[in-house]
Amino acid sequence: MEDYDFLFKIVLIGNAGVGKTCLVRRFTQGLFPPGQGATIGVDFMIKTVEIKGEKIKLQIWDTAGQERFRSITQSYYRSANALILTYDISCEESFRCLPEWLKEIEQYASHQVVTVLVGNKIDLAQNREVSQQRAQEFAEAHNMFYLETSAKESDNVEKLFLDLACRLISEARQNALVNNEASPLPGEGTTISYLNCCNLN
Ligand SMILES: Nc1nc2c(ncn2[C@@H]2O[C@H](COP(=O)(O)OP(=O)(O)OP(=O)(O)O)[C@@H](O)[C@H]2O)c(=O)[nH]1
Repeated sequence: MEDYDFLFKIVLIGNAGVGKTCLVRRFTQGLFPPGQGATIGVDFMIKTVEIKGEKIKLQIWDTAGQERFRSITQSYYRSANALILTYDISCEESFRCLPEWLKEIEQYASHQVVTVLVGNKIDLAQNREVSQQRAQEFAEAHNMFYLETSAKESDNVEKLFLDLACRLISEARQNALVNNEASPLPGEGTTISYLNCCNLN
């Protein structure tokens, strides 16, 4: 018997230094690591969360942003349920590279993947180079959810992962319905209001 109701694989991608590892460590360990070095290849963490009485196991894959690891990291896209495409709001260059990342997603990820665009480091508001409006428009144009975070100050980090988990539960239920209308679903019979827990726009 499994010890969870849902298992989802979430992969973080984006330029080197935008804060992917810090977001993962803030969420999984509740800390902001001092002097965080660059990720080599891919790192992996697990966190189980409980949402409305159901256990959701999140497998979180933190990929290296450096170009030289691209062929390794690409192989992790295919089985991802969700991608967190991260840029740094204080670094225009990390935002300008987003179209390249979208090409990678199109090429290597499943068509059903849920993608969230995350602008990290909002604690550096005085150095902001990418406006919220510009990022929001970019996200909408490419069918992504959008959120700004600070791994350092812990702003919106829980929300990012928990809203994503809610969204994935909702998608999983819908897919199960489409694939087999007659089969029982996990939690069937209980009414779950996703609107209450899913606030990603
Ligand atoms: N001010 C601020 N700094 C941050 C934040 N998140 C990460 N950093 C810093 O940004 C730098 C890079 O963070 P990482 O988490 O290693 O970035 P990464 O995207 O995982 O980088 P790669 O592993 O090279 O792809 C580190 O010096 C962090 O301390 C944040 O929310 N605010």
